[in-house]
Amino acid sequence: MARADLDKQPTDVRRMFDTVAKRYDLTNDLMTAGIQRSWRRSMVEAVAPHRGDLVLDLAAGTGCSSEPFGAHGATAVACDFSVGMLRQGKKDRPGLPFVAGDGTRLPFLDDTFDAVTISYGLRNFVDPVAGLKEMLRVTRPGGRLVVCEFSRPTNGALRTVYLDGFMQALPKIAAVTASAADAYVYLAESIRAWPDQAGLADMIAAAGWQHPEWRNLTGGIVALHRATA
Ligand SMILES: C[S@@+](CC[C@H](N)C(=O)[O-])C[C@H]1O[C@@H](n2cnc3c(N)ncnc32)[C@H](O)[C@@H]1O
Repeated sequence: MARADLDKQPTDVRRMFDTVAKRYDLTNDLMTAGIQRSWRRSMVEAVAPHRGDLVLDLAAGTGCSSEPFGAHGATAVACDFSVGMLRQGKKDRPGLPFVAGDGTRLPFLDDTFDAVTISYGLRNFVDPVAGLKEMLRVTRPGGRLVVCEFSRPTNGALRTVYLDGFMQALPKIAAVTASAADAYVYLAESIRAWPDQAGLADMIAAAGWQHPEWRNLTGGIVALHRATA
């Protein structure tokens, strides 16, 4: 298997997502056999949005992670730095407010949002702690952070099957729908290199967020981290 460039240079990350944008939503469903839908429901439950809340969904891509907030009466702003993902999102979800922006220099004033969320995005930042600090800047005091990210299965056998078996197969599965199998080699390697649940909680605290805690989904394949501004 080809090795992915894990330097995560923003221009390369942006280009990579531009190339997978068209089939991104479909590939997600295929790769997770639809389980990602229940992860998205858990994400919204973790945010517990109130009617009228303003939520920033950072690294929103096509807006698939932003869309569910509307059903709870909240407004989610979908922000991303990949023009390809934003374009696809505007086409598929014309009702969502999409904003072009880099997570390390957000185009929003201090204390703007009631909650900030990021799903499967933080792992792609060159400096995740800098991104988390920027998210804190735009969240009002007492506001919430929820990070949804791939993590470490807690059960040893599941960890082996997932990290060694599934991650090897991932680019082949993705090749069925996505044109850029390389992007999914990157995905597998970036998941392997990402900190475990406690490591991410430490990053969140290092950025200045209060009371970080997490909940595992599907045995820890995904973890939801919550914290308060
Ligand atoms: C795996 S996709 C996640 C999309 C969506 N949130 C979801 O749940 O499916 C990761 C997204 O993060 C975006 N991204 C990565 N680094 C970013 C940054 N520094 N600023 C803004 N967006 C970023 C990419 O452009 C891509 O659309």
